Amino acid sequence: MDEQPARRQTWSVDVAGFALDLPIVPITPDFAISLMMVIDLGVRFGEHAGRELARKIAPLEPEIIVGPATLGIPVAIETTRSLGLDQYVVLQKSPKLHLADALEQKLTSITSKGEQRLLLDREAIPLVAGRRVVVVDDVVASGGSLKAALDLVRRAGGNVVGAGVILTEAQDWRTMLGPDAGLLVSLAHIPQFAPGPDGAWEPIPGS
Ligand SMILES: Nc1ncnc2[nH]cnc12
Repeated sequence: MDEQPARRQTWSVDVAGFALDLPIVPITPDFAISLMMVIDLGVRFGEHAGRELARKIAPLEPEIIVGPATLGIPVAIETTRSLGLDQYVVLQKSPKLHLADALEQKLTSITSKGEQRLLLDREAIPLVAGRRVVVVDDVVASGGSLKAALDLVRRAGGNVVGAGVILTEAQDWRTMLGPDAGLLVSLAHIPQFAPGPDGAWEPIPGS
């Protein structure tokens, strides 16, 4: 019984004035991320993040906010509320009964296994078609989810004027988004992690 349990490591990040200590969670033995579960951080954080994102995107004069399920939903709600808008559009991941005929976009994600897709309810198309759209999400890492969301909104005739996330994570999203990376605003950045010489997680340089 002389083995110590591995000490739980955290990463501190200042999200536009709101301090978070995120748990560092291994994905493989050599790779970890600091996990931000926005739905576990309380309504004050959600409200803060929505207000700060709204402040950054307001100059783009968005007419509608779009958020991919699952964790983009609270971000879309709070950003919409803070902008003084009412309606927002959710891009679903699983085919709800009423979405049998939805517009569909395939994607791959690092935090969820297998091939996924985003779905836009055809009933929601008039909310984005010909309108100034900002897509929001909790975190952009690979960029797969955000890219699929941007593509889907454009296929529905939306004019994507911006994208906003609470956190950018590492740099892979830059390649995935290409020129659309220039549309992105964020409140803070987190690196990714690899084991250091003593076995503790250390930020991967340049990430
Ligand atoms: N660090 C992170 N926290 C929450 N969701 C994520 N998706 C990708 N990276 C993430």
